[in-house]
Amino acid sequence: MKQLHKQSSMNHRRDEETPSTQTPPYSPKSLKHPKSIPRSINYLFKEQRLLFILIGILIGSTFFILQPSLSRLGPTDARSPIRRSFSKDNIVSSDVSVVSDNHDSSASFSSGTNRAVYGKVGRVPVGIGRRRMRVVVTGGAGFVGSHLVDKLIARGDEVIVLDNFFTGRKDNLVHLFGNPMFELIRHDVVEPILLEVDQIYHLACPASPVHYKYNPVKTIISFAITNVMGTLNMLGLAKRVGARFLLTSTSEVYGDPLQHPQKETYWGNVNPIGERSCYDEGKRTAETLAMDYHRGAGVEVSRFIDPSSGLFVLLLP
Ligand SMILES: O=C(O)[C@H]1O[C@H](OP(=O)(O)OP(=O)(O)OC[C@H]2O[C@@H](n3ccc(=O)[nH]c3=O)[C@H](O)[C@@H]2O)[C@H](O)[C@@H](O)[C@@H]1O
Repeated sequence: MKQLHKQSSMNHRRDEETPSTQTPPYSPKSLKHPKSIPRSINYLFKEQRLLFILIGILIGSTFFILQPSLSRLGPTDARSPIRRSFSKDNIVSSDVSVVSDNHDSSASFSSGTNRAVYGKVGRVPVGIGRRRMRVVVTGGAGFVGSHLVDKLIARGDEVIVLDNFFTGRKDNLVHLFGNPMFELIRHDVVEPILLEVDQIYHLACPASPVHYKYNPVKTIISFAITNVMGTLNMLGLAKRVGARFLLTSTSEVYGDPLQHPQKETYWGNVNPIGERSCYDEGKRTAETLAMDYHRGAGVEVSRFIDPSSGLFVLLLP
């Protein structure tokens, strides 16, 4: 027993004294040692590893070159005019065609000079296709809204329409009933709603105030409530879920403009007490709210106009 103990203590000391000639066990720290660089190069050259890596790169790039059709970005329908989802950089090149205020000419979210060429799509590497968006369109049963919904569905997005059918009609959307990418909710935007979405197109508005002459007070109240509460609710939702927000405004926010076309810096020539003021003021309030959310919540705003139709305010979170 004593003998054993002696031997083990001797061994212990020998371990301490004689420097080990064996390679130390693997430790991540050893990588930092300068000797590890030639060692890793050795590793690379051993067993033709480098050759295999190069062959792998060659196969990969050949696949990318030979499969351009797979790397196309865009909707399945090549005729679709929408090239991309709206983003800060490509908002002018995206071409969401909508029909204008006066319902007879086609307008788009793009500027005239940057209209997208139908069928032209961008290219991205294979496997990095455009992510399907979940989109809310308020007032989607209306004239402009229903056309927008069609385009979004054609783009491959999942669309939820919120509409209280104040002026909108189910007939405008009936062709989409049964489409799994489409959902219609009877909802008044003056009431809050929580939905997990990527984009919000806020179109709900009593757009044609035909009754304002007969009951102006009721009309302005309805305009004020929808434009204030409705826009506030939708902006709040955009902020909460980090969605991009688009507000359809109108060139009428300039009143009876003295400048044509109106520049971004122009503030308009507004009559706040005119017969149709309820409409203009409602939209002006909605724009004010959008800008307040921009200043207060740090969302980016793009403001662009197609003179033949409405004025669109885009908010990017
Ligand atoms: O160019 C414009 O100035 C207008 O264009 C479109 O309006 P539009 O499609 O022409 O009008 P409607 O066909 O009446 O569509 C409005 C939709 O909003 C809905 N709505 C209206 C009011 C309301 O409180 N809630 C609501 O969901 C209506 O039911 C309807 O479906 C936009 O929807 C308006 O926001 C925009 O102000």
